[in-house]
Amino acid sequence: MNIAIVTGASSGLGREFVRQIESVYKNIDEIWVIARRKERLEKLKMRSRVTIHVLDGDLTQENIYERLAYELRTKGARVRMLVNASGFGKYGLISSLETKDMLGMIDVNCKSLTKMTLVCLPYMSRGSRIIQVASAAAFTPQPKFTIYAATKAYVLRFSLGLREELKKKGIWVTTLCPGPVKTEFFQVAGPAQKLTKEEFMSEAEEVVRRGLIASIEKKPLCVFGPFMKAFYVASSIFPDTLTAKALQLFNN
Ligand SMILES: NC(=O)C1=CN([C@@H]2O[C@H](COP(=O)(O)OP(=O)(O)OC[C@H]3O[C@@H](n4cnc5c(N)ncnc54)[C@H](OP(=O)(O)O)[C@@H]3O)[C@@H](O)[C@H]2O)C=CC1
Ligand SMILES: CC(=O)[C@H](N)C(=O)O
Repeated sequence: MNIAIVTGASSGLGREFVRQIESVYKNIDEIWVIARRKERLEKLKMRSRVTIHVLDGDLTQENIYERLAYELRTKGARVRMLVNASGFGKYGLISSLETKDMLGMIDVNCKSLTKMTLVCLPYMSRGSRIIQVASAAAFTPQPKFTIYAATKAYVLRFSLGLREELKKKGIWVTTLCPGPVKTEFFQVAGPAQKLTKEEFMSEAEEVVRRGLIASIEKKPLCVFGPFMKAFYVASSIFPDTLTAKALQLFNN
């Protein structure tokens, strides 16, 4: 059985990936969708042509991985695509954020993404794809978004390294780095920085479409939009010390 696995499927980019994967990958038998909000995941069944298999659970808890590993083993699943789209961010100074939220960002954005990848890898083979949803926030340190940006830098570095390790097996890793996208992310993140103004916002549909094309084309990186591409180039020219200072000024 050929499957795709999408985390963060109850909302935003993850949900959009579920919608688009079934039209791009005709040989997928089932899409396994993961998030905490079960009722939202169940709703995906109504609008999908492919069988949706719901695995509701908290990615910071061990039991979701145990259940996933068990089902992968017993159902003879071949993971043709893994999309790690779960994640969250919280805006604010480190002194003003709650410790549980700060550590939670590391747990979900870094540890869970890594663990999902490790659990799925034994079931992937030549031609399988991984899309890791990082962010343009990965490119530089970002005061008032400090931990979130650091978690995304981890995702970017981890995924680019993993890509090189997996190339010889014919498994292709693409890292998606969008700027601000219209999703529920900003309801969770709290009052936005100046940088995430409405005019910079992209549509999830287009971001996901580009991400899937980049993955099909075996691209290492998909930086979405001209503004974010310019930001990426700038961040590779200027030292982190300087961009961090510039963003601190910009956000005050
Ligand atoms: N929106 C944006 O501007 C951008 C977002 N990104 C990244 O894209 C990814 C998706 O974000 P987006 O779709 O925008 O945001 P949403 O808030 O719309 O979606 C976040 C998803 O992550 C899931 N999730 C969060 N915490 C957990 C957890 N502990 N266990 C299981 N699932 C969890 C949520 O499901 P549930 O609550 O049901 O568990 C939800 O499905 C994130 O990694 C984000 O950092 C990157 C760049 C820009
Ligand atoms: C939420 C994001 O990751 C986005 N790239 C941003 O910096 O606003």
